[in-house]
Amino acid sequence: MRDRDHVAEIDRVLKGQATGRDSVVSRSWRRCVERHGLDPARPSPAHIVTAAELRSHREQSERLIAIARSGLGALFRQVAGQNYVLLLADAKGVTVDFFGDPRFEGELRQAGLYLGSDWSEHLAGTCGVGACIVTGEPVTIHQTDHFDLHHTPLSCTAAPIFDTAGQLTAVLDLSLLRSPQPKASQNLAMTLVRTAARRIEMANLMAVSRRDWVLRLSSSPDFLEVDPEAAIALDAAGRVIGMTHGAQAALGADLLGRRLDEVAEARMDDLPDLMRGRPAEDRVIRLRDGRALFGHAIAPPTARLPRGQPLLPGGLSSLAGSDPAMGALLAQAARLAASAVPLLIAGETGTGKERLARAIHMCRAEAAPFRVIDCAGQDAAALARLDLGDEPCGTLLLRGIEDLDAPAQAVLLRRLDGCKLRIIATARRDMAGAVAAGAFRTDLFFRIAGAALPVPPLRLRQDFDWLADRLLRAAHPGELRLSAGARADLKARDWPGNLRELAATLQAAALLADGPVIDAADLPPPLLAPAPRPDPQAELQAVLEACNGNMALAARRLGVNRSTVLRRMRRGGAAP
Ligand SMILES: Nc1ncnc2c1ncn2[C@@H]1O[C@H](COP(=O)(O)OP(=O)(O)OP(=O)(O)O)[C@@H](O)[C@H]1O
Repeated sequence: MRDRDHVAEIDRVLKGQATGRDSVVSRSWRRCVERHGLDPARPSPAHIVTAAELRSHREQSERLIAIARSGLGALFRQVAGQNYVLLLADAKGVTVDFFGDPRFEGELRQAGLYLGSDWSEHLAGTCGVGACIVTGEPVTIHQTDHFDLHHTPLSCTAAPIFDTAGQLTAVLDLSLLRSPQPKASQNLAMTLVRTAARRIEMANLMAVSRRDWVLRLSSSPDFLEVDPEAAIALDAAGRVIGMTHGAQAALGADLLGRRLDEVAEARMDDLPDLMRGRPAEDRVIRLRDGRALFGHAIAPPTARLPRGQPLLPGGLSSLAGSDPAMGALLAQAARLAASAVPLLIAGETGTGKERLARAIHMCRAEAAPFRVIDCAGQDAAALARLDLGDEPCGTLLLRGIEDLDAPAQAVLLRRLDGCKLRIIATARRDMAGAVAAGAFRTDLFFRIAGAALPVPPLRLRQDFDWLADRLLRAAHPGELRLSAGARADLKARDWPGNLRELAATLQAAALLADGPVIDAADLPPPLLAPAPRPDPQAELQAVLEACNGNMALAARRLGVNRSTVLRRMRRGGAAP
């Protein structure tokens, strides 16, 4: 196209005639003339800021440049040898970082594809960086899309980079001095700059949110871990305090300051369930508008629960509400989690022993393997054949250790000799009793029980309401809730199957209830007849042991006062 034709086309567009230009280009041409007072017949060369001005622009973008550098280097290597120039411009349009082929430096400088060039629309006319800053959208300004005749040989593809508050903070631009004629030749460049901008935003969010929960989101479980589409940072109260630009598309506009449960059917204490310990395809987040995404929650080094409970690392914080014994147990678990001390987690069936083991593993080494051996299915020969693995920081969970017979115990002891994995064993029986009765080897007991973590049965927990609400939400995301009658009925039950039984009961009740409220009549009856109440002295003894002899704690767990505990202890001869 000759210069005269270019000026004539701009003139026609200003008169409102359609010339086949993209609307983003024709709107920019209009702005150039009507708002910025530019004249297409008077081209002006590239605008380069002074060295002092460039220093000041670079200082203001220092942090972003540092974060963007590795991403930009990777992007530039992808297009190496194709004569592309990669520019990072700040929000004012000044190029603050640059990757290009040094062989063409003179030509690039002259064209303005260089450090310090100012590509703001009011100076340079329609161009990739300028149009991107005005629209906030990725654009390709190809050859004669440019307003200024100086720039019409160039092809520029630019994508915006937003800060964690949603403000446009920089523009990433991939430009060519000479390009093929069809604009579609730049489609791949567009995909590359968009992807790089998204990754820079993600890296920036991670860098500024080191002390907060981050929730990454993806519409595909396959890309959730490697290249999520969006992410938000959340404060301890569950409010969005930072985001990538993609988060607005995923979760809705005006996201900053909103609570997680306003945009999704999830709360802060659901986040540990979205951590890496579970397969990505199970980590579904339902949004309030009915869509579903996959979530990857990343815990801060120590997460503080809104209820003012003690500091607990990520996964542990979701295991209990305000039950004092569980609180003490989890605090102990948090201290032990960082070490390689072997742990024996004891408790009735379904109390959450394996879940606790996984949470402990996640505190230490989220990415390391977590191997599970079900002891019930193992005899000596099978154990001898097992490949235990020796991945650094990996965990070996020996599930139901009480199920091993004597020959299998002997083989296991041999196999654990020199094993580098952290050992966690779970048991449904009192293993110290099994050792005393000669049913479990003393040497193996000490090999696996560096510290013991007794998990209380559901009937002794004081956070029943918290657990029931949480399990109901997991079983049936939505507004379903328990009536006071249903709650009282559930609380009065014995729960021999503990949390597993409660979860199944709530799942069935959610299906049986008609409206948004589960009434007592909707509850399926207990699956097992109530177990005979344990001998009160034996129960007192067990509770005292679980509470490390703390009478006040034991009294709270039993629902009686301290003097009753003392009286019962005296009656049983356990106190003078
Ligand atoms: N804090 C919790 N919140 C929600 N669900 C839980 C929690 N703890 C346990 N569960 C659920 O309860 C069930 C039983 O948990 P888990 O398998 O960890 O128990 P366990 O004590 O190891 O059982 P068993 O000894 O019978 O193997 C699982 O479905 C688990 O997801």
